This record gives sequence, C-alpha cells and structure tokens, in this order.
Amino acid sequence: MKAHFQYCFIGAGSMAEAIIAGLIQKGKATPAEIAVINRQNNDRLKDLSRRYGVDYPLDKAEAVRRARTLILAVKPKDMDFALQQWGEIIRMDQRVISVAAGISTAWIEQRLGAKAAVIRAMPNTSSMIGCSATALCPGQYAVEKDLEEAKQTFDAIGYTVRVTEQDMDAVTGLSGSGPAYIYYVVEALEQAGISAGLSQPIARQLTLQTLVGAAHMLLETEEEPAELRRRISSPGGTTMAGLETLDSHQFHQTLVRAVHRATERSRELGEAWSDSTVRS
Ligand SMILES: NC(=O)C1=CN([C@@H]2O[C@H](COP(=O)(O)OP(=O)(O)OC[C@H]3O[C@@H](n4cnc5c(N)ncnc54)[C@H](O)[C@@H]3O)[C@@H](O)[C@H]2O)C=CC1
Ligand SMILES: O=C(O)[C@@H]1CCC=N1
Repeated sequence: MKAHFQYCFIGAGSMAEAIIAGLIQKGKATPAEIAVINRQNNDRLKDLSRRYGVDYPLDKAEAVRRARTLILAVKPKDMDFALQQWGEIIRMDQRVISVAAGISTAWIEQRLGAKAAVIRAMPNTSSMIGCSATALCPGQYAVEKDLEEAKQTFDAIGYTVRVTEQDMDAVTGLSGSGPAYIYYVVEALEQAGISAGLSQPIARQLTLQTLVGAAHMLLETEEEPAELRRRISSPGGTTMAGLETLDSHQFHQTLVRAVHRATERSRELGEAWSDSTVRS
C-alpha cells in the first residue's frame, strides 16, 4: 500500500505536539504528510490541525494503514490498549517508533500483527524548538536503514545519540525528564531573585540569560563544568558562599538521587506492563 502520510502519531499529547512542531519547523515533513490520532478527544485533534495544519483523518485505522512511520506517543499505561486497537493492522513494511518511557521494543513487537521494525526513542519536549536530546535503540526486526531513518527524524528536532536498550531507562531519567529539573531550578532562582528584592521581570530575564550563557559556555568552550565553576568562584567571594550553602544541603547528591529515581521509575513503568496479556 502506498504511504499517504510520512508519519502517523498515535497519541496527540504534549510529546506528540513537541515532535510535530519540530518536524514542521525544520521542514522534515510538511503538515499534509503528518496524521495524528488519539483515543477520543476530537477537540484536541482539531486544535493541533488548526495550529500546525496536520491531518486528523476520521477513519483512524486508515490513517494507521497509510503511514510510513507510526509514532507511538501514548502513556505507558495506555500502550497495551493502543496496540490492541492498532497493532494488528501494522504491516512489515511500516516502521514503528515508540517514545514511551519504560516500554521495551520486545514488548511492542509481541503486540504487533507483523514483524515490523520497532525503534525505541527517548526525546524530550525541547523537540518543539528543534533542541531535543534524543536517544534511540533498535528492536530485533529493525535494520540499519530503519535506524538511520529514525535518526534522521530526530536529527531534525535536535541532537540524537544511539544507545543500547538497557541504557534507555537511564536516558529517560536524565534527558527525557531533564528539562523539568532545569525548569525547577529556574523557578527557584527566579523566586530567589524576587525575594532578594528584584522585580519579577528582571529576576526572570537575568535567570534566563544566565542559563543560556552558561549552556553556550559549556558548548562553545568545551571546558569542564567544574573548571568553568572554579573561574567564577573567587576565594572568600559570593559564589563560594552560595556554593557552600548548596553543598551543605547536598544539592549535588540530591540531583543524582533525582535522576536515579526517575531511571528506576522508567524501569518500574516497563515492569508494570510487562505481564499484561500478549497477543497470541
Ligand atoms: N512529556 C514528555 O516530556 C515526554 C514524554 N514521553 C513519553 O511520551 C508518551 C506520551 O506522553 P505525553 O505526550 O506527555 O502524554 P499525554 O497524556 O499528553 O498524551 C497521550 C495521548 O495518547 C492518547 N491515547 C491514549 N490512548 C490511545 C489510544 N488507544 N489510541 C490513540 N491515542 C491514545 C491520548 O488521547 C493523548 O492524546 C509517554 O509514553 C511518555 O512516557 C517521552 C519523552 C518526554
Ligand atoms: O514523566 C514521564 O514519564 C515522561 C517520560 C520522560 C519525560 N516525561
């Protein structure tokens, strides 16, 4: 069957939107080459169509059949039902990319009607502006060409790296959830600036420019973060006083624990669904 859509997103939530926005913005696909379906919220599909021009065919099964690549973007807990609905009609000549946390390629393969290529990806919501950090790994039926095409998809929306499947939970805990940790730090810094006497707009702008500047310093100088930090920290100065407070509250260890817990949670999400019924 001739593919009508380059991509059909199964799931129309925040991750699907972030990828759609990035793909269109970077010219990887035209809006007409993208279909999106969800469980029942037609208003959400209309809204995505109005804002991005993507298609939301009323015949959802037809949209699945007519796509070259299916992007599974439902919550892990909804994956089993979604694959009961759509898995049987997916063919060998189609490619399946799952962005779900914790769900293994083998688990997905067992729920497809055909031995289609399955690729697991873990992007993040910075896909929306072409700045994702995405890790990819292949399932057992994915060949080099499938992986390369998946890589090209995610290259269009940011940085892409290939990992083994056993590393995917760690990727999820670090860079999948990662933007949330950074936003959390931004919230705290802005709040700190305000409580120290700055106006909200000034606290926000100074925080954001500090974040952007530090990120560019890391990328452009390629210096170690510890070295860049050392250069800011004059003995007996303000930075050292601030860093000592962070150390005394185990900020470093707390961040490490957060990433480890998110990694463990990704594993738990996979295990929670691993004993549900498999298509015979
Ligand atoms: N939000 C994030 O930052 C990231 C999320 N992910 C993964 O992306 C996936 C989606 O996450 P979100 O977009 O945040 O969730 P969300 O809750 O915003 O969206 C889920 C979508 O799936 C749809 N859906 C549920 N059952 C369906 C079915 N049977 N058929 C078709 N559509 C169905 C819902 O209608 C909804 O549109 C999750 O598995 C998550 O682990 C991965 C990386 C980052
Ligand atoms: O919170 C979650 O489960 C998803 C996976 C990575 C980011 N968001």
